[in-house]
Amino acid sequence: MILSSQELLSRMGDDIAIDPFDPTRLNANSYNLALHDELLVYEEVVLDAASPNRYRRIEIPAEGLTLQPGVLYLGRTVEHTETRNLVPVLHARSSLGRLGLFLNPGGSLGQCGYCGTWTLEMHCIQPVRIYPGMQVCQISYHQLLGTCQPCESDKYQNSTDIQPSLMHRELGFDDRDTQLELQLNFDDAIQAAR
Ligand SMILES: O=c1ccn([C@H]2C[C@H](O)[C@@H](COP(=O)(O)OP(=O)(O)OP(=O)(O)O)O2)c(=O)[nH]1
Repeated sequence: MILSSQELLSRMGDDIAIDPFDPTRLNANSYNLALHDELLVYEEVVLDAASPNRYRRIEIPAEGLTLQPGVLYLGRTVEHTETRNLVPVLHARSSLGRLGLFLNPGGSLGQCGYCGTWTLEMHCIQPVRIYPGMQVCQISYHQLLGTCQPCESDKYQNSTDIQPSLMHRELGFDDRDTQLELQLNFDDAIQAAR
């Protein structure tokens, strides 16, 4: 069963936290979440599931950014959510699909107890312009049969930034000392270090 917006509202501050929250973004049985103004793009010819992949960070300016087909973009929600005793599920808004822009195709099942911002996976069919703060997806809440057990793996728990894949940890790669993000302003970084 999916919570109605009325039920969602009544559980705010208890089983559900959405921050920031704007009641005008409530739908009949979901709440619209917005796109933060940064994206990550991998900088690899071949992505390797067994090791961390390099990436660079790009900003979505207020005047918009044109996404290109054939590129995987990772973004994140503006909102930080916390969910207890319910299963949060994220779905793209159909208005995006109608522009040939696909976000978390098939929807994303969250774990009961997930706290954090949500990493969003996006790709497009033809060039499409996007804007920071766009309401791109909706979160809905499913009732759970039985009790919620803490998840054994919590790779993505408490995310506050866009989180690239950590699949390599399952495959035995220890990335604790690996620095992968490419500095866009390399000169600025050198100046700051002086
Ligand atoms: O597109 C998504 C899907 C999920 N999540 C969050 C919510 C979810 O609770 C958590 C973990 O997701 P999932 O269980 O699908 O990831 P996993 O690869 O199985 O990792 P883990 O083994 O840590 O569960 O990440 C996102 O931010 N974006």
